[in-house]
Amino acid sequence: MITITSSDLIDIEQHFKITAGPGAGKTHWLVNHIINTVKNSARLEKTRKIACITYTNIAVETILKRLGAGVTDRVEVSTIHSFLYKHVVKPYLHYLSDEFEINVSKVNGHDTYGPRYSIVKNWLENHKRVDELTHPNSYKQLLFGQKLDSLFIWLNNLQYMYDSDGNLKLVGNQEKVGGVRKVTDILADDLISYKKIFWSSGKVDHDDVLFFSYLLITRHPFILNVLRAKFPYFFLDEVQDTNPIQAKIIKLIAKEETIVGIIGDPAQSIFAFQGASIDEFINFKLENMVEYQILENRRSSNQIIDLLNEVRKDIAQSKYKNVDGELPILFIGDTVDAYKKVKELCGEGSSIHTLSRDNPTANAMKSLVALNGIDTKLLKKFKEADSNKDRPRIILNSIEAVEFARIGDYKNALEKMKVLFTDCPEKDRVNNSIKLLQELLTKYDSYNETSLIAFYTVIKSHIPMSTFKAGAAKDFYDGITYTQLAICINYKEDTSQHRTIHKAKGDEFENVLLIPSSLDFLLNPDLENEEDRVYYVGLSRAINRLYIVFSKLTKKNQKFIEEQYNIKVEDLTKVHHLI
Ligand SMILES: Nc1ncnc2c1ncn2[C@@H]1O[C@H](COP(=O)(O)OP(=O)(O)OP(=O)(O)O)[C@@H](O)[C@H]1O
Repeated sequence: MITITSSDLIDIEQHFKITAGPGAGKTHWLVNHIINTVKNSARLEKTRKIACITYTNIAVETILKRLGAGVTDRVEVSTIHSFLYKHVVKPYLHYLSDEFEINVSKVNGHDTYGPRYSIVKNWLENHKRVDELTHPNSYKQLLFGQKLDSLFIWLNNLQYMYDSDGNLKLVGNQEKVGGVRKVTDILADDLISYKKIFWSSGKVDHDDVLFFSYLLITRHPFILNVLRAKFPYFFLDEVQDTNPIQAKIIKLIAKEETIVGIIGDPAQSIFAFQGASIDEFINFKLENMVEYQILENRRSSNQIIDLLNEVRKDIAQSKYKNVDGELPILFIGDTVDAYKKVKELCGEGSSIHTLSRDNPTANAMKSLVALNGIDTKLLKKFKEADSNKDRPRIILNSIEAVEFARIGDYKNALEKMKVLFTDCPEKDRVNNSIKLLQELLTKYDSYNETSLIAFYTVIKSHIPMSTFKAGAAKDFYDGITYTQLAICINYKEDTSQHRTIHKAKGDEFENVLLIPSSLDFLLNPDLENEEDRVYYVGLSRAINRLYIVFSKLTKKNQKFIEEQYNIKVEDLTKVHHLI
């Protein structure tokens, strides 16, 4: 392992892997390396390009901005899904169309496609082992109430995985089987037929992009040659969150001609729920690959780096800037009180970012709603209470569209609305979506604090929905407000001041207030554990000042934290909590 700094240049004609902690300058280094490659490569010629793959659309924009105008036309910066869709799936999908019943002419990009009643019904009715689905799990019984909910959850968590022979298979997640546990063996026998229902109408999921790409390049190796001819360099940032299919594809590309470079930090791997695996990065090897590490932290104050080094044991980052700042503070008490206190400490006009563990808390911070009354499980309860086959989906998509639009993300807002008008021709889909979104935004004040029925009524004048009979669904809609439910949604791209830690990955902020849902990451830190890594990522986003808030702490734990860490504990309640 060779130690470098983020200003060092390396040989551009050798595969590389760079491992470095937060704020080490990985992204900064990558941008410089691209510029250096454009300047000095003898293999780029006039039309060939560098592929630069990163994890989110926001990261793509950051890299493009930092590259500057002179270089961007020599580089293609994108997410792995967009890259593979554009260069593998779109041009070659017809090779798979017969086998997988894909309506290629209707495929237009990739999106998230969850189970829908009509699709699941169609799949079960035609399932090759439908005769084995017997009472109390007949296919009709599976299409009702709790069983239908469980089936939806299971189908929402399907994954492509390699079997022991190295073949890619679509499998269900054993931890998500719930009420359909008894029949998943039968159902799992024909999951591809479930997918084919989507593919036959041109609907390709994000995971399908990886699956189809892998099949296409392994069955038709000339596609790999085309990729290598177009991209003699292939660099990937944030590789600690890569999944096994991506890693295989990258290794195949690297076999000839193309120089591959990967960059990452195992301690910042926080997307296991999307199929990422930390081992893919740690074990990633290529022939003649040179391994580098960067041991500095160029982002944070000395006091913040001390805390990061106390939590993480495998490396000790050095303090590049060597700037002294305030000691990090752990506030005990109410989150909104802590936020007000942080504003006071940072001074008028300073920007403060709050980073929360879950969506409801991050969203509540957006409107500074007192957090005590928030039910983080409300979304789940909503889906359980309303078992109507279309209504909950229409309501949730519309809430997401409204809330995305309210933070300025009109692109994703419109996408959410368009899904509700799939039966119209494309032109009407857009017009109808804009019309409904506009009305919902104009009437926001009329429904946001009243029962969910008011919101439902506005949508119903645009989209037909079942009316309510007395029962659990009606009680639920009467009993909660739009805002209570809206607080639980997951923003697609959140660049606001109040985000989840996951949405802050790769970013940095002057002042951070971290809102964890447990203090275990300080009481018993173990970065082998993803939950602790999430908080490590949160802590490491801060440049100048770092604060944490948690509702309660025993005297014993307070003493432990004060002894163990470079941190001050301040009780906002003034009354000590003795638990
Ligand atoms: N060589 C350098 N010269 C000037 N500034 C640098 C250099 N390297 C890094 N920086 C600055 O240090 C900060 C951290 O760098 P960067 O965001 O690239 O780190 P990173 O390793 O990608 O972080 P993380 O993994 O935590 O997202 C940024 O503000 C960046 O501009």
